[in-house]
Amino acid sequence: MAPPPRARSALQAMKNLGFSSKVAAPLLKKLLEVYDNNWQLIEDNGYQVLIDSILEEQELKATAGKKQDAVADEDAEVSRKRLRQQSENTASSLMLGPDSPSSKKLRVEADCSLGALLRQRRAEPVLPQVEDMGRLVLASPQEERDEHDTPLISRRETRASAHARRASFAQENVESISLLTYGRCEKTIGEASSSVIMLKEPKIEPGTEVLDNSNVHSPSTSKSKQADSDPPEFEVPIAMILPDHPLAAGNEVHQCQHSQGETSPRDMSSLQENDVESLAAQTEAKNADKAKRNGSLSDNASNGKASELVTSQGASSTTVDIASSDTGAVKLQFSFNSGSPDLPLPSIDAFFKMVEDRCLKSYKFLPSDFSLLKVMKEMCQVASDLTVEPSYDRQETPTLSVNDSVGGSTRQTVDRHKEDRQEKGKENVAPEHSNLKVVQYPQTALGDLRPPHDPTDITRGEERIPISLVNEVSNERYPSHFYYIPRNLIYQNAYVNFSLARIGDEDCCSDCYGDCLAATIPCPCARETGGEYAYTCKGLVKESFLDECISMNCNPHKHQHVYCQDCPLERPKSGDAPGKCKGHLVRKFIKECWSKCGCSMQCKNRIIQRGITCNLQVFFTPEGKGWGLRTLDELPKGTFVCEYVGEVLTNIELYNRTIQSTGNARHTYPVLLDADWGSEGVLKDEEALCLDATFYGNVARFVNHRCVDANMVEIPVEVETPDRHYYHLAFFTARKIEKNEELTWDYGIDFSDVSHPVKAFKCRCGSKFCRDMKRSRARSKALVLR
Ligand SMILES: C[S@@+](CC[C@H](N)C(=O)[O-])C[C@H]1O[C@@H](n2cnc3c(N)ncnc32)[C@H](O)[C@@H]1O
Repeated sequence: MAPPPRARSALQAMKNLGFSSKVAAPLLKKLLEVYDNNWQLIEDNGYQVLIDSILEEQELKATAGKKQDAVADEDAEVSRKRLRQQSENTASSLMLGPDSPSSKKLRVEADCSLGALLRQRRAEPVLPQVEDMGRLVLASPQEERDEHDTPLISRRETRASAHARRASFAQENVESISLLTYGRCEKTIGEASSSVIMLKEPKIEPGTEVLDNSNVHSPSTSKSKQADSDPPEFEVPIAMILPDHPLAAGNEVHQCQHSQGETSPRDMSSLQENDVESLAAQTEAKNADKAKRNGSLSDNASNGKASELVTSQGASSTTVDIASSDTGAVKLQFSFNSGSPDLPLPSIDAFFKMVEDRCLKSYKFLPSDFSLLKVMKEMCQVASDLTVEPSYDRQETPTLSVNDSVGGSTRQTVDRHKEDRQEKGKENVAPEHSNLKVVQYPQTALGDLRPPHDPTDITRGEERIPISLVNEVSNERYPSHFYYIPRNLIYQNAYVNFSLARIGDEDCCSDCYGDCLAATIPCPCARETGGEYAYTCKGLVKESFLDECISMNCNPHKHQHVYCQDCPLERPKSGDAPGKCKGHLVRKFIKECWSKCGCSMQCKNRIIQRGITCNLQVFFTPEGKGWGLRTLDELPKGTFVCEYVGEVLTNIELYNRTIQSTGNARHTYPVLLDADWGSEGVLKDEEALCLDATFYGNVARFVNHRCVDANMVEIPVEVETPDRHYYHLAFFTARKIEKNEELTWDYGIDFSDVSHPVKAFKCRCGSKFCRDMKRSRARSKALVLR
């Protein structure tokens, strides 16, 4: 039996690349099974996923040591060459001419897709830094696990979409690429089994991920404009919008007039029913031709469905199905009114890429496999699922309209077919021409569907151990406006720079092996702490070290301070002349071994970088302090509990954020990273940093304040960079802590400082040393009167 037309086309395309049908057909069949007959996934990017499968199979055969005859090898090589050529051509044809300055970049990207990028870079002397950085960070254990757990084929799906993004990203000029912070060249055929994260300039600490790369400063920014950057693939969860983000208010989504039918009133005026049929055939043929040439929307997105095409007064309008729910009951359509029948439709790849790039810029957080198409499919599915919920009072057909610059006007429609509504007995549809409103669902129902935090693990699996959340005191179920992150993230302008090259021999122990604490002579990493490690071989902070840190908190005036000539804290106070520096306590640092060190991850001089290991719980305090953190185990003195994780903000960003805040929220107290401000001369604004855990943070943001005799003490820890304007802040137990005891920390608040931008709370710490004088006085007065 002859294969169906799409299969024929696929096999033909493979043949053109030098792969016989005998080779391609079984893999195509397998892919169809895996992708549930979704042809579009297979056809995407010139059958990239199929090509990958073929190449991979060939590689597997080769590595399994099976004899391959020389002719076959030659064929495969020819195929690969052709494939590279094809990838280049495809990408080039999207936007660039063959002589475009970015074409070099495109070649690199295409090679990357074949697993040759790393080899090429290793052989490329021009970019030693990129090469070094490319080896700098291996995939996180989580990532490796995922990579191995995921079946090969479905991994390829991610890879294919990454390829697509890469290819299309490469269309952008090199400058925009150079702004990337890091991208990942995914594991490719014939490469070592671990994924490699390619760090790009500016260099960012592995403990640090970037929210917004557009403003990261690097001394070598211009250097990074070399045409050799990967597109950004962020390792962090799906888009999260800060409460004040402009997009959060839906600024870019223009709701339009619509009816319960398929077109808006505006469209209706331009669509002349009579014109349609007479012109449709001609224009359709023309557009189909164009689409074929361009790989355009109607071609790519057809997904087996016919496009509807209408023309009016010389303008062409094409309606294309983009995505649909599983049953096809809900679908998203784009309608292109190009204004002229000659205007080509945009390519779907270019369209998705552009929107994905915009999302990346706007939302900061995107997962590496973010795909607009997936989001759209999800939208359809959600709309479909919600429709069958009997309790929802659906008032109208939801229609979203988006104005975008991709060729004429773009209308995006979530269309409930009328038949479906009738079928399901849903007649409560909005009156015609009513304005679109987001369908209102009962708060509780939505809350039930999507709780913002999982009470069994508030970390959402981001930590090595789950951390539960309980409230036995009030009705507050979850902390609001809070997203768990296990590592610091740069909000926007902070300058955090790390690279292997900046770590000299005196700052690492490349000759060490195993556990540094087991060696007879301390390694260079102990230099910071006077030639002795700060940790004991049991992984606790040494008592003498700890006591000095506690003393600094209790009696800061007895310890050394530095005074800035030009204090970054005073700079944002506009209006007045910058005030005098109030002084910064010079703190003691711990320095941990790191990636440039030869020791293993089990080295006892690596404590905080291993993450939380104590059993902790977020709970609602009965004393009116809101949520708090407690330990579920007894903890000896000097135990590492957790790091203070949050957004890395410049002091100016923090100042602006604080000024804008409404003052209603329970503030988390941002911490200034000023423990060694004296050592780096005058700090630039982007180097004067702090950590704010209000919106993004880890469990440390639930630690409440206790004056003076808090049971935890914070200690600055240097891990990846010798720079002293960025470091980690780790909490260690200041004494033995009992099971179920609340964990506290002295925020160092001066309760009498009314000029501080963050208004102090009324302290309920219960310490006999409480510094909140007004309350202390009131309390003693009450005691006297009794
Ligand atoms: C870092 S957060 C701690 C988590 C916070 N309790 C919550 O529910 O999100 C700091 C905020 O907790 C509250 N808080 C912390 N320590 C307190 C104390 N000793 N007395 C009263 N409120 C306190 C204050 O509202 C403060 O702004």
